[in-house]
Amino acid sequence: MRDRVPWASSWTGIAGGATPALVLAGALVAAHAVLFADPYGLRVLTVAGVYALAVIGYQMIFGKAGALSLAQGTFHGLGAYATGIVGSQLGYGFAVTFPVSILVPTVLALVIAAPVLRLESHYFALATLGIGQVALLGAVEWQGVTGGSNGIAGVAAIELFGWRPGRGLPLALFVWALVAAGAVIAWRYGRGWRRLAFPLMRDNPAAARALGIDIDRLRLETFALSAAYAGAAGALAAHIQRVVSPEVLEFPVMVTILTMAVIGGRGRVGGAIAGALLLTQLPEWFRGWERGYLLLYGVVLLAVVVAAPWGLVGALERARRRWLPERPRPLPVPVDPGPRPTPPFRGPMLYVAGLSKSFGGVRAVDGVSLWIDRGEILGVIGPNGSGKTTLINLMTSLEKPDGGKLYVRGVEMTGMPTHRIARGGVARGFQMASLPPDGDALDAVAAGRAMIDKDPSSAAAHALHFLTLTGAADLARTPCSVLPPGSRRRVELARALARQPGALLLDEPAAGLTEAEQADLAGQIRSAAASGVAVLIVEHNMPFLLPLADRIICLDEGRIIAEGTPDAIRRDPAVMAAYLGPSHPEPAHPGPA
Ligand SMILES: Nc1ncnc2c1ncn2[C@@H]1O[C@H](COP(=O)(O)OP(=O)(O)OP(=O)(O)O)[C@@H](O)[C@H]1O
Repeated sequence: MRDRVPWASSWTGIAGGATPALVLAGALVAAHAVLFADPYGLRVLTVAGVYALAVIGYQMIFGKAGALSLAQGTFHGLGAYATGIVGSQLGYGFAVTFPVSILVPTVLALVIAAPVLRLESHYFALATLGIGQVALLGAVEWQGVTGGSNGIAGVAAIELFGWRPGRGLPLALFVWALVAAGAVIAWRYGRGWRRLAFPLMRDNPAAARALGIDIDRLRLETFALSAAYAGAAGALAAHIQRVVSPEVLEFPVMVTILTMAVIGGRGRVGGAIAGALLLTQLPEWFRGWERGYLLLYGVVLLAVVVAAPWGLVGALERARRRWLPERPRPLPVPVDPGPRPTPPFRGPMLYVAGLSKSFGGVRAVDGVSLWIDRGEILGVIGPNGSGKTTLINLMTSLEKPDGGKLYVRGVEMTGMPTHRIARGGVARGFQMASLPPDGDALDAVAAGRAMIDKDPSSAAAHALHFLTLTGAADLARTPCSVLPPGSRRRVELARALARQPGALLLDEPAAGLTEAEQADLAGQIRSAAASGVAVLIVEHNMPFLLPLADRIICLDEGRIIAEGTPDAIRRDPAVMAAYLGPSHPEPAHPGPA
């Protein structure tokens, strides 16, 4: 039977698998609001809705993209100020203030994205924190526009085309209707190819890039989208409170948003709603405890973090899986995608000329030139630190070369971003097979098709074809986290082949495999080469490599010191002196027939 929602292993619903529980919770909250809540309770519920919107946005950049942004509070504050200025000072209503408040932080996010999104995680956090400080200073100092420390008063109530949701239930319902719309948009955004791209991007950005995923662009759009949500929440907050003061730009707003995201369940839309509801209700429940209030509040938060490190929705999901185990998802019918059309070219599949790279005083790769033809298997050997991995990194642009040229299928791709080189036809494996932490083997291979088949069900059907081709179809529904090393390699190879590359670069693929697994892997690599793929294998395992390679080059101190057939290489005096030693191990599996 065809799997109709093949991408949906951990995102089976808005809440990530806890949809029924959340719908029930939502119904209870709505029933409580309609039947029992007093005006104050409705106000708290309205505030919870405003926060929920900001936190749903935050789940995208923090939860899904995995970037610890500390700018969400600032974006929320900017949205509030935009409404204050456009609404109170220029006299426009909600129909104008709302889109403007969304636009202002979104544009700011796009402007600051280029410098900050490239930073390492802790520097990124600091940079986004700095943006908040600048915004706060601006709000206080730019008195003519922002009202300085006094802020802006007299913001009008929400009014949309003559309709004004009155205080109490109508306003609460209006805000929560926007939350529901925001939740659906965020849920849709996190599905499809992004569902597989996000975990890879969080876990191993290099592997994601090597699959052709443009993670810079994905981060950028996610950052901008999260800012848009914060701006929308800021607009609502300003219209509801009727004033805007510099407090909306202060750090506690950011801390509240972050806490709600973590307590509710990181990366989950339902978690944003649960966190916002809980954290706005908690102070109300404990208000009667006078001095003990803050202590109790802290103890409850701590208890939630300790008892449910995956957040409330994560804990719900786990409990549901424990008590109501899911039936295994049906597999799609495997479909051979057929050959990918490529423009005709002459010459080798992959060609590098004079590639060089230094790290400080270390010349890791020093003027290396090589080519690989269609169907050829080129081995690269050399002592530790001789530049083999750096060479592959240069050929996939994970490192930028100091000099030299790279041609793929006859097209010069020197210095192009990794995802472009991947899309140009180069696939690679890593020393540690890098599979997404969540999801099963089929998801992992489908991620390899994510940039080729925009339709998720075709990607899954094609992915199963390549898993079958590498003899790993029985692993399709096995979670990647429990795959043993040999199976991980197989799945990684299936994912690389699923990209239907012209060239396949493998970095120590036999490491950690048993002899039987090595022989099996050698067979898979031979079949790939037989289908026309140009293969480059970096390997220390000579019994694995010598019978497999058509040609071998040996590197030492970043330079090619020998090149030839496996037989010639194992007898080469320079190779023996630098690397192999006087004797060499016997092959572990038979050579090509
Ligand atoms: N990012 C980096 N920063 C600084 N030095 C680096 C970096 N990457 C590699 N090097 C240095 O470049 C040289 C070549 O390293 P590389 O990892 O390419 O060697 P290798 O032949 O793949 O080694 P091994 O067989 O141990 O994997 C080494 O001296 C290494 O320390």
